[in-house]
Amino acid sequence: LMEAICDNGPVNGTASHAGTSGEENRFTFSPEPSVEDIRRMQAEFTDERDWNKFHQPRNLLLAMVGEVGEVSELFQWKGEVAEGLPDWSDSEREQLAHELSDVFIYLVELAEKCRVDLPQAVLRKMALNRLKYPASKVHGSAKKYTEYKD
Ligand SMILES: Nc1ccn([C@H]2C[C@H](O)[C@@H](COP(=O)(O)OP(=O)(O)OP(=O)(O)O)O2)c(=O)n1
Repeated sequence: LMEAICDNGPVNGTASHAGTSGEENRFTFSPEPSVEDIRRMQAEFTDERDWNKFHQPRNLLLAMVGEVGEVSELFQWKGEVAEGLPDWSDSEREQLAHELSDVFIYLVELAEKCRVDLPQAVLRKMALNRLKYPASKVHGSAKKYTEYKD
């Protein structure tokens, strides 16, 4: 069904990949929609269908994990995949965009239904991550924080 609809707006990222040869690709997301925009749009989608009765936290978690599985399917048996997915077709890239979006949509709704203000929670968690992994201490090493002896 999702493949049949395929009414894609402008695809950001295409432009940032165009015309670069060898040099590092700069890639950024579009500034919109915000996470709050996405929360509201999904809430409207759910309300319009009277689907809130199905969208309890545990169901949303299972739905999200199911979509993570669909992302995994796209990478399955491909071996190592380089940044930018240079060997992937446009159709594969679009499928990936769909599945990552499904994961994100369910994540945002799960956070909403658990009353977690996700953008602010991310800021708090990143602050904790910086404290746990000071750049000066861990530069170039991927050891878990428990492996560092002060
Ligand atoms: N009860 C539901 C069913 C769907 N969706 C929305 C959120 C997801 O973005 C998308 C998921 O739709 P499908 O369950 O049809 O999954 P796919 O789009 O991945 O289809 P398929 O499983 O056929 O690949 O639709 C939702 O909010 N609540």
